[in-house]
Amino acid sequence: MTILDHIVAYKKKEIAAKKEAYAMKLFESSMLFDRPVISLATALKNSDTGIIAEHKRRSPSKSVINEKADLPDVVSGYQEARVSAISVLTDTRFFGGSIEDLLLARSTVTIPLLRKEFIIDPYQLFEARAAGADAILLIAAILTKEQLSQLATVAKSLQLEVLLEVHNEEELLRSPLENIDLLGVNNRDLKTFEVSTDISKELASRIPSHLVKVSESGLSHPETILELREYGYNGFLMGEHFMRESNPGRSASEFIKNLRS
Ligand SMILES: O=P(O)(O)OC[C@@H](O)[C@@H](O)c1c[nH]c2ccccc12
Repeated sequence: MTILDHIVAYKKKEIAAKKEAYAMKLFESSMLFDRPVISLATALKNSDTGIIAEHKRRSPSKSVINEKADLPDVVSGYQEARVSAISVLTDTRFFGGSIEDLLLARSTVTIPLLRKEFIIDPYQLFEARAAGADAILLIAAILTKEQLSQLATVAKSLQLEVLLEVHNEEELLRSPLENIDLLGVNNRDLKTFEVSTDISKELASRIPSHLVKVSESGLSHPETILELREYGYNGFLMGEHFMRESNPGRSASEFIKNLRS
């Protein structure tokens, strides 16, 4: 079993328990359903940096990254650094996040928020909207074609933008792209944890031009961002490089200064 198989098997159990425990409570009490969604795609297209900074406490590949930083400090620091958007990892077991993290981020910042989660059930989309997300991630590696279409349709009906993540050409070619707004290429192979930005470069010309291109993971040098822009990327998802510092907001601010100079 790969780590992805483990995550998905656990996720199925977790969702079943949550549906019973507090689905209705969360949905009925959420005023965030009425909140207008802020477009992640537009934010990236209009930005001169395109950085999506991630809140990430730990990961299966690196174990602890930062378990001390306070979420409101991190996300307000990111916003002050003028990142384009923030990604909040909500998976608990493998990444140390929660849906409450997303709610707290929503009450702290005004820029677009991406719910970073292993989404396999429409329930998680309602949960994302109720907790104030603007966009959600769908990971091709864990979804069938049918699931992808269904989840993207439900997401759009909730006004959520959809970032579809692929890691190779096969995933890109087999994915139905209706209702997809952004296409993310994960530089990290979620099965082996190997990281290389070559895959972003290789797939760039295969991504239909109406989709906003996002390069994800393993990014830590401004030069790499400048290079990937040449390949048409507008978004750059960065977690660890910022989160491994005691002050992730300051790290993002320095990175953005270097990127602009
Ligand atoms: O910390 P990094 O290497 O900068 O990566 C951030 C982000 O791309 C990564 O967390 C990620 C990309 N796709 C995912 C899917 C699930 C969980 C996590 C991820």
